[in-house]
Amino acid sequence: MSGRFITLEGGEGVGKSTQARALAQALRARGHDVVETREPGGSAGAEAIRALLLEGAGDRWTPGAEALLFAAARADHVARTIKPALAAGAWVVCDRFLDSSLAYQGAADGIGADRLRVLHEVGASGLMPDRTLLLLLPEAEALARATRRDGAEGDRFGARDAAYHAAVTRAFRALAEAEPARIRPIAADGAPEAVTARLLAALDGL
Ligand SMILES: Nc1ncnc2c1ncn2[C@@H]1O[C@H](COP(=O)(O)OP(=O)(O)OP(=O)(O)O)[C@@H](O)[C@H]1O
Ligand SMILES: Cc1cn([C@H]2C[C@H](O)[C@@H](COP(=O)(O)O)O2)c(=O)[nH]c1=O
Repeated sequence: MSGRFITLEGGEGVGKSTQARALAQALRARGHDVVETREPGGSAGAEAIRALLLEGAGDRWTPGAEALLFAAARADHVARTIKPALAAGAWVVCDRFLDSSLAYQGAADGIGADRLRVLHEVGASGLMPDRTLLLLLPEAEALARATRRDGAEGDRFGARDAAYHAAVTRAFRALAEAEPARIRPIAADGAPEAVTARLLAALDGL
């Protein structure tokens, strides 16, 4: 039996976590066994690495060390959570995955997509989602949502400047243009229920 692997992607504050919960609920209501997970994290080892990545001073890690930590967390997450769930026939709904590494580390930090894909092959046998839902929201609205949620308490990535986050969003859009069959851009404005309906519609064919 083989399940389906769905990822949600996008910049900070666009509503990925909110929609991952709602999508999982909607899929369960349709009778699917659903595993909800996230990156960085999703397994004990990867959650420990998450704390290393998100907490502490902005310059705690070099860009190269960060790329390796994300890849190491993903390797553990894929082996211990995602692959067993897919093998058992579950639908896996994951808040961020490789495309986040390609956008943040690969593009905005300048590590390069090719080198990250090599790390992903080594760590996770190159596992890719069946469908990726890219949530898009004007920067100002995403920032307003994230600020309402976090106040002044952003993590090491949220605290980076507007130019950094704009580079991340451009990279996500370029990824979607390069892989239109897998990555579906979704307008993330409006009521949460309306966004969930758009996400469900974008799972056509699965
Ligand atoms: N459709 C929506 N309309 C208004 N507010 C929303 C909507 N969806 C989510 N929010 C709120 O916006 C904030 C950010 O949402 P959420 O945490 O789901 O975003 P995220 O993309 O996971 O963010 P991050 O990547 O920074 O963790 C939360 O306070 C959430 O309740
Ligand atoms: C998987 C992944 C994540 N990031 C960054 C993006 C976010 O700023 C944080 C995760 O925080 P969230 O509240 O859970 O969205 O980590 C990254 O830079 N590279 C990655 O591969």
